[in-house]
Amino acid sequence: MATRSSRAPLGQRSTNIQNGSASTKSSLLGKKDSSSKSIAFERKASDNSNNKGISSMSSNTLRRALSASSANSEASSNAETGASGGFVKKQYVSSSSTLTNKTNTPPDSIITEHRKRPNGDGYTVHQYMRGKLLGKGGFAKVYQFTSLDTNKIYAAKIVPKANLVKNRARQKLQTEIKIHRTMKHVNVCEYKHFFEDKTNCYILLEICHNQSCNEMIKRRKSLTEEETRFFMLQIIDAVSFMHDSNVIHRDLKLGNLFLSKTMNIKVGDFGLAVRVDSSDEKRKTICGTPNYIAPEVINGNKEKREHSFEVDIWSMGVICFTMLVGKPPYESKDVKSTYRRILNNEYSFPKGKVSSDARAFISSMLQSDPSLRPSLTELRQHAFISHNQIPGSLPSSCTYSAPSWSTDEFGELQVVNPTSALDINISNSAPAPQAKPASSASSKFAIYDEVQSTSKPAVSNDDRVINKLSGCVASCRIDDDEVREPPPSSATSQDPKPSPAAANSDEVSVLERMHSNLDVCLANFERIQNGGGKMEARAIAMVEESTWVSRFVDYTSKYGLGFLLNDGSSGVYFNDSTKAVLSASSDSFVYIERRKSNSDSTSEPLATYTLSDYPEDTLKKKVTLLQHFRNYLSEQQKRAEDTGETQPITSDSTKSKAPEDMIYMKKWIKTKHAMLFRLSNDTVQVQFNDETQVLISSEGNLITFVDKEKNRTLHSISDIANNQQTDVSKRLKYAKEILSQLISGTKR
Ligand SMILES: Nc1ncnc2c1ncn2[C@@H]1O[C@H](COP(=O)(O)OP(=O)(O)OP(=O)(O)O)[C@@H](O)[C@H]1O
Repeated sequence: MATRSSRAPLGQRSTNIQNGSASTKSSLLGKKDSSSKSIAFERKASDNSNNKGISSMSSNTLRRALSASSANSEASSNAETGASGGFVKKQYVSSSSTLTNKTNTPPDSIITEHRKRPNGDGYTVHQYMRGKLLGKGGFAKVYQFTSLDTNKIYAAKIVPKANLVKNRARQKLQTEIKIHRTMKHVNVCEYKHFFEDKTNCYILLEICHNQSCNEMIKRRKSLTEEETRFFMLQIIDAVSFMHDSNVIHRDLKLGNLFLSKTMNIKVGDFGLAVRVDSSDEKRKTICGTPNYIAPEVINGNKEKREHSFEVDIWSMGVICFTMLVGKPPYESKDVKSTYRRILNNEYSFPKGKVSSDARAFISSMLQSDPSLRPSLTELRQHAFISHNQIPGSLPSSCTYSAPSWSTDEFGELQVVNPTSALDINISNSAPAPQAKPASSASSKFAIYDEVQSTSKPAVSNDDRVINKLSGCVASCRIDDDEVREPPPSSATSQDPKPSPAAANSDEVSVLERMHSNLDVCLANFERIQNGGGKMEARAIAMVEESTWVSRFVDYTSKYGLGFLLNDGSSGVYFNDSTKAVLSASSDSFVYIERRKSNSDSTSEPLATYTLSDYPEDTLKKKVTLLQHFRNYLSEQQKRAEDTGETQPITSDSTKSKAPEDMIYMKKWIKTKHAMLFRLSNDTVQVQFNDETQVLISSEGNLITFVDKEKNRTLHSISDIANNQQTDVSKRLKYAKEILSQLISGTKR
């Protein structure tokens, strides 16, 4: 079959007009939908709609959008790209009723599918465990699903049936599935399976671990030309495949370009796609996303509104511009102005930012006359793509930081230092200490604590270590498929120096008490069956006031582990096992030296300084790092708060603490499934890769459990024992295992 991309330029096809949406006769949801009405979704006035898909908007609705009030324009300033008029949290309302985003399934619930046997003779039962929320759309919520039959992981788009009451909405879903399931291409997010139960419809999709290009641009602001070329070429491939299958996507935008684990583009969301009967067929329904919509789709004159494959080329021009510049070309304060700018083709490149090849590439796609837009073959041959280097692959660190390039022995472009989480430049940085090979073959975990004299921490990415660990947690199933795995450290462990006996015995006794409490709880449920009861108010208050690590960044490949506590203070556990913690509300910081080996003091030597007054000769580099880590983590925290991903750090918890009360990180351990932090107030926090957490009080008798939805619940150890809460107890089992290692590491 001749590829679409090798045909004549798209616009030169005949203008034979056939209206109406692709009718679907399948009986999804058990009902035949004979409605030929177009779907009319519009957005809440409070939503910024510039980047939201508009599905088959009626001309009345369009007129309303064109005359949108200034109230709308105000809402438009919440941009996906950080600029005005951009992307918003997805929520649609139907023309009459608010669509529900409730999927009616509790977190971590088991979803059961009754699958009809192929011969029609009864059902087979299949179960999935619902995991973390991957994202929300106007139509659906998307969760990680693990098949309990096969252990395979999917992204499951859950559409509540309450949102499908109207024929039009059902038809949209039917069309989406009907088209999506035929789209098998390496750069298209794969449709896997559909099923429904009483309350929801479930579409199982290939999981894309690195979110969408939308989140990447939000974090990065803009991409390099090399990365843009890499992505554009894959988009060209995906769109060529769709067009060759007579499918027009009609909603190509950053938010629908998902990124796989290996950073390849996976085009998704076929909710507005249409399959045309022939390559000449034109459509007239208005759909797309304001910032990305082609002028021929907006055109007020119905006869002129016909559009075809060229609308996708236009959107690709918008995508390319947004990747390089950081905001869409026609973005403005409200939808009406955005449409006006699109119709007048009013956009400009920021000075000195975009190369002439890239400008020419984008401008060729952003031509008002669809017939003048290039074919996909022409795009592939364009100088921007064909005369410049394209990297063979990208590391997932590109989702948050710009890569540096070098060429390999074959002259191929490759990324240097792909795992760096931070781009920290220290002017007076000392040469990195030489790492020695791991010496402790018997240790299951690497332990980062003050007993080590090593200037590089021990490391847990030794395969042997991980294998042993996997063995010890075989009974405790924890999702391993987690995006936010810290980059591997390049350091290796050294022999720990003998540590002061007195100090360690103190330390060990606290840990042992904690461990034995967990042991009693987990190993002997019956014995304490009736010993529990409600937690005293005092105990609850104690836990509520507790301190934990809100976020961290593993940069042990160079400097150390940075952390942000829930009280707003931030700190670093440096690779030489010294620590520092910076107050949330003042510029004072505490620096914690390693305990001297000849000292028998149980406490660590602390010194308090301010950022403007400290011994620069010895601490300049560390203080610079401390501030870099603080800035980086606070920015991450702020972003997460803005997107509602995390609870804000409350002003109450940021209240100033006396330096001697400031809490810092005493030790940390990285395992395959979790990070364990031991804080200076003796609590232990285990942060699992699936984003759940357990916090164990210093006595080991109070547990705070944070589930995947970030719900924080307090438990007394006996509560857990009585209820045998599997979720909490399986994590406690694992925590206990790590704790044992911490104890033996501390005893050494
Ligand atoms: N295959 C996937 N893998 C990982 N995350 C996904 C996947 N598909 C969707 N998501 C996440 O879920 C979010 C919502 O998905 P999607 O855009 O398909 O929903 P929708 O309700 O159809 O959206 P829209 O409002 O654009 O119609 C996405 O923005 C993304 O964050």
